[in-house]
Amino acid sequence: MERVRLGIMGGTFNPIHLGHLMIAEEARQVFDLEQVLFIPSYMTPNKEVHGATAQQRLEMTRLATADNPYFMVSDLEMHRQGPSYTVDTIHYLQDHYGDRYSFYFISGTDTIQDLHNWNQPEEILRLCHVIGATRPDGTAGIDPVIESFGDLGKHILRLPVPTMDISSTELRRRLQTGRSVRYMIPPPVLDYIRKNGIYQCTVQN
Ligand SMILES: Nc1ncnc2c1ncn2[C@@H]1O[C@H](COP(=O)(O)OP(=O)(O)OP(=O)(O)O)[C@@H](O)[C@H]1O
Ligand SMILES: O=C(O)c1ccc[n+]([C@@H]2O[C@H](COP(=O)([O-])O)[C@@H](O)[C@H]2O)c1
Repeated sequence: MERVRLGIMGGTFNPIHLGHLMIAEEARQVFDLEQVLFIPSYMTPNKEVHGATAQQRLEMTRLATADNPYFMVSDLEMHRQGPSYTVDTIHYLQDHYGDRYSFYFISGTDTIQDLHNWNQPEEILRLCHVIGATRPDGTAGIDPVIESFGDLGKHILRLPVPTMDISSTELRRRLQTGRSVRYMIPPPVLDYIRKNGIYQCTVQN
């Protein structure tokens, strides 16, 4: 029996931007994924998160994905609370969806470069595929990481995408200093940021 392929787009999404949406859509089509489940982290391991609350990051993710019938949003990491370890999320999804499904965790190549520092990376690679979409930040060369995992390395998949030099860090800076973020953040997300005064936003439109 062929398994249904489900994409998992994990992220801090502080805020969500077109880079995230673009790699999720590319992964969906290239790997023939039935749907992509966006899962905003409650507490991202190894990262300090400032600016928006977890609930606001979840809401922005909902607004950004609402117009794509292949995208869904899950609040499972919000409910679990504590550090959002991916291995726990994949275990939960396996229990929840059963073995009719196979999972594809979508990420950028910077994330792949850091995989050895994650909680139980080998277990993650046993449970799912991890997709590394090219990021124009010098992290594209993931072959050494793939090799370092031995046989499990075959579960890391390369995804060449049109590189987009956008990051949430740069967007937070722009929002605070009034530089335009148009064409980088979906309009409903920018509206939400302005209405709720997130990131000390001074952008007018
Ligand atoms: N422009 C981009 N191109 C490709 N992948 C991206 C891009 N932006 C983010 N990603 C990937 O999306 C996932 C979630 O990213 P995250 O929410 O941390 O955004 P970020 O822009 O990297 O945030 P920050 O700048 O705050 O670190 C990560 O795996 C990251 O590598
Ligand atoms: O499980 C881990 O140890 C782990 C370490 C770092 C990041 N992650 C997950 O990877 C995703 C992208 O993280 P980030 O830092 O790029 O936002 C997000 O879902 C995080 O919860 C997971």
